[in-house]
Amino acid sequence: MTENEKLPSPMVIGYWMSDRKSQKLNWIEFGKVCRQHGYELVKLDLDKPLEDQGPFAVIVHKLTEIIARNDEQAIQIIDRIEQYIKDNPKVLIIDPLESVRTLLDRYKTYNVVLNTGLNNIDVFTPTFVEILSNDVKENIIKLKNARVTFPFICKPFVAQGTTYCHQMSVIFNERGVADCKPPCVAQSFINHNAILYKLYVVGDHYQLVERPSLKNFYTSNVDRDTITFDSHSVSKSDSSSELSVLDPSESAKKSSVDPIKLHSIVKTLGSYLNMSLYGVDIVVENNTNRHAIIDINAYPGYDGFPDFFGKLIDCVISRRTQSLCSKAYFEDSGFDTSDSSDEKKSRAKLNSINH
Ligand SMILES: Nc1ncnc2c1ncn2[C@@H]1O[C@H](COP(=O)(O)OP(=O)(O)OP(=O)(O)O)[C@@H](O)[C@H]1O
Ligand SMILES: O=P(O)(O)O[C@H]1[C@H](OP(=O)(O)O)[C@@H](OP(=O)(O)O)[C@@H](O)[C@@H](O)[C@@H]1OP(=O)(O)O
Ligand SMILES: [Mg+2]
Ligand SMILES: [Mg+2]
Repeated sequence: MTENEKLPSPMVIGYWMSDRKSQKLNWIEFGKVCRQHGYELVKLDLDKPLEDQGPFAVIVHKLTEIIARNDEQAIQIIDRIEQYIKDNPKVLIIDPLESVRTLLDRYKTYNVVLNTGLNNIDVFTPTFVEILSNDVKENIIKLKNARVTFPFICKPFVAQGTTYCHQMSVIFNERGVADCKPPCVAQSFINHNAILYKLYVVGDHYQLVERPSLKNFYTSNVDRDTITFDSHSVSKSDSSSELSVLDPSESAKKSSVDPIKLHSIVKTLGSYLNMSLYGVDIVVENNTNRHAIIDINAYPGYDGFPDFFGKLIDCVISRRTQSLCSKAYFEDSGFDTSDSSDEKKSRAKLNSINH
């Protein structure tokens, strides 16, 4: 090669996640994988204009804790990113902030599942209602009207990115309704023999991992006091909470997960949410075998996901190709491509749910 013949400069993937998250994922390794595929990985400085740091071909992020913070500085950071994406429509963002915002709101998330039509294949979201008031009588009526049954589980409205968002309670009776901490979502409890399935998604790739979960509770437990717990002490791979121990009289019969249902969940939610990096928590209801979606997380831990970085770069490349092709197609047809068709469709779907 002569001096004048330069190698093309690598395309840049900008990323942001907390240092804690990068360390957990050993993110430095992803830089090497990117290089092998002709990309350079650069951490975004959120306090400076992105224009001075790019140009970026792709932005990959876990901004949940910044979005959830919602203070003046956080709002400024998010505004800056959104403006950059608007001004540079060819930049691919994994995942769109609007979609992440939907998942940060448990009430909206459950409504998304409700609207997907997944219930046609026996995949459902347990009955739920939002609790916004401290008035216990009013809340009891609200729960009844929404057909939320005892026992139910109470979860903070904000789903990710705060210190309190994993603090929950199981409520057994009307007396316990006073323990709801609004704003929260009350959701009927589904008995599932203490097994949780985490479905981790990276674009078109997915992996199911098994985790401990809450034990069965029965209507005969009606006199029990409210149980409060932190979800991270129950359902991590190394959790061994006493709340996961089945009663001696119960058989720990293993449920079976239906691979066809998993495939439909990934296809359907990916398109509804317009997201590539998310995790779906599923429990299989005892006796009926119906699959309940109880939680969806933006950019989860991926603990137990084989070759995560290989699948991630694969996802970046295929999403980029799709996005460039659809933009080129619409540009040729004279359409305004400042908003890709997929984004438009998904935004319309989410808007119809959110309003
Ligand atoms: N409707 C339900 N029926 C039965 N058990 C449930 C239900 N919802 C949640 N659980 C149990 O409570 C745990 C925490 O619930 P959830 O997954 O919604 O919390 P989270 O804090 O959002 O979790 P993550 O750490 O995955 O984000 C689950 O892992 C499961 O054991
Ligand atoms: O480390 P992170 O901050 O990404 O924590 C995420 C956590 O991953 P971890 O397992 O690595 O702790 C996820 O667990 P899994 O569902 O994958 O089990 C889930 O709890 C997310 O809700 C958390 O997101 P956050 O609430 O913090 O935004
Ligand atoms: Mg969960
Ligand atoms: Mg969650």
